[in-house]
Amino acid sequence: MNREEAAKRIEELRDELRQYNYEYHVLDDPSVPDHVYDQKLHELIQLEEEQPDLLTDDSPSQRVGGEPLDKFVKVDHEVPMLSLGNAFGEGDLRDFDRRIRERVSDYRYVCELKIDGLAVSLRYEDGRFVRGATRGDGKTGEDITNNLRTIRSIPLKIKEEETIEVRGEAFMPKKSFLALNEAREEDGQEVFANPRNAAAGSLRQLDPKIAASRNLDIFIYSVGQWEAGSISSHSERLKFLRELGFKTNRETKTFDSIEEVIDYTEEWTLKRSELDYEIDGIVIKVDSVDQQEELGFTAKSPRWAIAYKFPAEEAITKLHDIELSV
Ligand SMILES: CC(C)(CNC(=O)c1ccc(Oc2ccccc2)cc1)c1ccc2c(N)nc(N)nc2n1
Repeated sequence: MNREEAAKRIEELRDELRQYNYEYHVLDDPSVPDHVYDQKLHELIQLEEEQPDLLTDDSPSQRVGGEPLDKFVKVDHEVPMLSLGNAFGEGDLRDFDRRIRERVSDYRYVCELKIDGLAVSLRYEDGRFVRGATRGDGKTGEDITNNLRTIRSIPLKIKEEETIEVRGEAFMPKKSFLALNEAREEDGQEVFANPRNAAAGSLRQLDPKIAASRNLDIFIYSVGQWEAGSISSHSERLKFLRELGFKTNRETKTFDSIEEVIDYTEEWTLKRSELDYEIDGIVIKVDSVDQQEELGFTAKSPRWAIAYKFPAEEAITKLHDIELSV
């Protein structure tokens, strides 16, 4: 095959493998079996070895790149990564709703599972993943780009040439956490206390090969900086992020009343053990972006969002008993 044909075949394979990644990781609906994916990836790697000057860092073959760092570089978040106020029960949720009702009318809520992981920010320029960082203190985080590139559900190139910054929660699935701790126990190493610590420990590794071995995943939940941004509701933004190629959480729902929100928090207090990943609550947000702007922020958190935190485990087993006894 001559250089021209090789270049064409390389582009074809990259597009095909990106689509397979999207189907597998975002839609959870692969159109080809794993061995077809592996065979095409192998063909791409071979062609890129034959034509090294055609190698680009957004190629699906470039997941585990870069030499181990000797430290992490600091990164400033142009749009701060804010924190959430907490609600610990139904009363707090009704108080939150009353504060909203005092300021806006005719509003809807979006409810998202609160993933128990590590908040990260991903920056894309002209559609290509260029930088990833930890939340840090909300204003300054650490550059962990090479480690985030190893997360297969993070697209290295999105479907539009957008310059956009998105935020999400990186996490370690429960099964991977159990397998990792088993292996560490066998090696006489210290085990991780919970999947959140395991994910944080993995993303703080200076060698991306270690992060690549930890089977991390991510759910994207908001937009930071976005020049072209004009979509008027949070739920619409989430839909747009999924169409761009980002993995969002399928349990997200919109509700018209705090009653339905309370039902949703009760449903997931009991159901969360069925999930493949740990959650520590539910995030509730006013859906309309205009109403979010009307409501504004306190010193460190939006007034239009709150985190409902699940009660500690033993309280839930009592809830289970009540549930079963009625
Ligand atoms: C709502 C927000 C706090 C994100 N939003 C922001 O961080 C944010 C930041 C600047 C904003 O606007 C400003 C722009 C410039 C200056 C100040 C504010 C608006 C929102 C948040 C925090 C944690 C979340 C979590 N763990 N899970 C889910 N599912 N959602 C979450 N959402």
